[in-house]
Amino acid sequence: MKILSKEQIYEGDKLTAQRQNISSTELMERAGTQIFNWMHMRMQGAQVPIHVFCGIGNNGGDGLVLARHLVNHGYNVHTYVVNYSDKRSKDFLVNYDRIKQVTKEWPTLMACEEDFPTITPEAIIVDAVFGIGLNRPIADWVKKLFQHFRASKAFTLAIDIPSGLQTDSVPESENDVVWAGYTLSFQSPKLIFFLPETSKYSVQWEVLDIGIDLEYIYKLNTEAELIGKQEVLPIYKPRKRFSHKGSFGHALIVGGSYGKIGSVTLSSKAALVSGVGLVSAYVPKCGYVPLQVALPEAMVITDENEKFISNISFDITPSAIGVGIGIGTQDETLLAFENFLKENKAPLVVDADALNLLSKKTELLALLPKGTVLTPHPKELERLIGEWKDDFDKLNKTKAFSKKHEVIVVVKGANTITVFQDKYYVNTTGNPGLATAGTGDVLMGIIAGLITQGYEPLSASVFGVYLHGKAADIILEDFGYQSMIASYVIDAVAEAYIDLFKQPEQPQVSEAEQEES
Ligand SMILES: NC(=O)C1=CN([C@@H]2O[C@H](COP(=O)(O)OP(=O)(O)OC[C@H]3O[C@@H](n4cnc5c(N)ncnc54)[C@H](O)[C@@H]3O)[C@@H](O)[C@H]2O)[C@@H](O)CC1
Ligand SMILES: [K+]
Repeated sequence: MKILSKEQIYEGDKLTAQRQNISSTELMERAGTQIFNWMHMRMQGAQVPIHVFCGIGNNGGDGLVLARHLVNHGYNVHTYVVNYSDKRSKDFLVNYDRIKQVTKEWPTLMACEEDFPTITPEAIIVDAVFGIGLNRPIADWVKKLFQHFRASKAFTLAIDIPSGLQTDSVPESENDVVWAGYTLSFQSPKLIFFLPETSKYSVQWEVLDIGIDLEYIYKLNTEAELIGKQEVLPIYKPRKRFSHKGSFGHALIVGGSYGKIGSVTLSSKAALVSGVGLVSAYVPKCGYVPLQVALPEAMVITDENEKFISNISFDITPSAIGVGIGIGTQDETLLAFENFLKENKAPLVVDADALNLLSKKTELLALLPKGTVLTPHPKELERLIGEWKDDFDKLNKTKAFSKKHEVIVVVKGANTITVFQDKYYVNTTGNPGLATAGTGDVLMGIIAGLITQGYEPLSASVFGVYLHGKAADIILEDFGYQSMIASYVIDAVAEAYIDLFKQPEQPQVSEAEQEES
């Protein structure tokens, strides 16, 4: 799913009104009605107090449409106009009139703290104060209102975006924004739903379809894309019946040092379950026995050194190489890595200590083949690109780094974001169970495995991150966040592949209902 910028959303609204020959008021009616339907389906007329707080722009207009439908359907609604400016939008005014026609209880005008209503914890707050139009600092009393929402502990439903947030920046203080339990977003999810510093402002989100012109969306090139099953299915390469293990390449996993051979075992096994034909592991001598025992499917090549890698040399021709896990950062290994990069022709995935070696000696970045995949966790990323001010700064710096060195950067996190040149691919699978030793090794193995099978490095990264997260989601039911370990994730990759082709379950309709219809 494409993640549109604010400008693209406004453009979409405008074009839709033109092409469908409707007014912006009608589009607002659609938006507000969609929100109403969403609530009505869940609330079924329940008489919980609903406080709808409307700004004076079009986000507030959506709130007024919703409030009118709630009134018409007999809900226990209180509507407020958060009067932070006298520049009311045209469609706000239309709907301000319309709500006055359906109820004697006109919206309460609010202009200072004294006007705040009491909100009980069991009530529902609808936040329609600011939408994507927020473009300057918010008045103090309005910030206080947001704090009042939060202090009430009432469930808060934000329309389009939690008020106080902008689509392309991190707020200065967490007191300046609405903390929503749920956000119903129009047309496109917002990038801020997926970033570590801003995702907390909306626990859950959903996109409501307000019928934006499909051709416009289809042709649009967006900076960010949300990656779910629909996006990875076209990447998947089906297998031909007459294929053999030679058809799926030979992956080489280079890594390990004394006490850290398990990382190579995990990566190699992950490459195997991703579907490669052959896997070889390159480890220091001390890794020979453990690897052969733990993973009989892999071949093992050893360094001349007993405890760490000192010279990466082999006589196979791998289709892709994953390098870096558990190798340490001592000088001999740095030199071995440098010599290896000078000779290497195979596509690369660089992880863990090899990333730290790149930060230690940045000249090595010039030796990476174009399209090399780097898979840093936040600390490794910081060593590569320097400190960042906030999440947007981090993404911009990563983008610049990706462009400069022509590499793909997989920024690992709760929503892993793959960055390549001007584009962000935001993953939707995965859960906090992945915050455990070795899961990064598994991800590296899967991506290296996919490149080995002939996937383009960018597709391999996006697809690999998806499969890895999906595997973790599948086993969540069995192991929970606490007891999930990297080996279980490997075991579930098979199920993650199978899940790609599962049809969503159809709702069961009883025979009696079928006859009725
Ligand atoms: N454009 C359209 O046709 C549609 C717009 N929709 C809604 O419209 C919203 C955007 O509406 P608007 O562009 O009117 O803007 P908002 O309602 O988000 O913002 C409020 C208005 O106040 C002004 N403003 C911004 N920051 C302020 C501040 N700190 N203090 C005081 N005033 C401030 C802005 O100029 C803006 O006009 C979307 O988020 C969405 O909810 C939906 O109704 C769908 C259709
Ligand atoms: K809002």
